[in-house]
Amino acid sequence: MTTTILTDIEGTTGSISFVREVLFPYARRELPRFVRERGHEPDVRRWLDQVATEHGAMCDDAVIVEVLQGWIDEDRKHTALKALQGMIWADGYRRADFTAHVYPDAVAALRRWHADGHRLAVYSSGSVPAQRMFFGHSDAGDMLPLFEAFFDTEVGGKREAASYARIASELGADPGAILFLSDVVAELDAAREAGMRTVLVDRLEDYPQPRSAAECNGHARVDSFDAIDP
Ligand SMILES: CSCCC(=O)C(=O)COP(=O)(O)O
Ligand SMILES: [Mg+2]
Repeated sequence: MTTTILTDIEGTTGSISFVREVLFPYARRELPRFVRERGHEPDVRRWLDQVATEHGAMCDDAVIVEVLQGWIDEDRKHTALKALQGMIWADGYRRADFTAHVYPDAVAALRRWHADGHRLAVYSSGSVPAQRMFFGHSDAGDMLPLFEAFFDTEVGGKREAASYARIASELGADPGAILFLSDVVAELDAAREAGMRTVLVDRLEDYPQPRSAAECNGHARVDSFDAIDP
């Protein structure tokens, strides 16, 4: 039977430490230059203006940069921040400043599932362009051809069941034929509420204390993609 496998990125296919220790500091450092050089471009300005409005005041770019750097430090999953981070990381990937970390077991399983005819899609708080750069410039090379669709928080928050119902509808799949993989139980709860199958990916590198049965809240738990049977 063909399954659609919908996967999260950070903490599931790739390590949290790569995101927090490489990507976030890179975006924080490059943000002032990026806003200075590209802040006039409509696709950039749109997000900067949204941040200014939400900050509650007419503010200049220096303040917007400070607000965004604060959000990076707090790991805010804000759509405007994620869109801007994605544009900054794109420069880093193109200049080969880094490649994206993907766990070897995830690389092997995604390739195997694709070869077996399963459909693969991504749902992450990272913007769709950031997701495409991530898998297009991974440690294992270009993984983009494996995936047929990418979703970010423009479809809705990852802890809301309605987002998963929307994704199922856009994929033209019954929710029961979709398997969602994530490291965050609240995301799995929302996907299950929408009718999807779920697996908690509990990476020991990211979560040294394995989640207890109570913490798993009824979701199947694995510590590697090797243990997932789609
Ligand atoms: C591929 S984007 C980099 C990761 C990121 O910014 C992020 O917020 C990832 O969150 P996820 O939903 O994949 O856990
Ligand atoms: Mg995650």
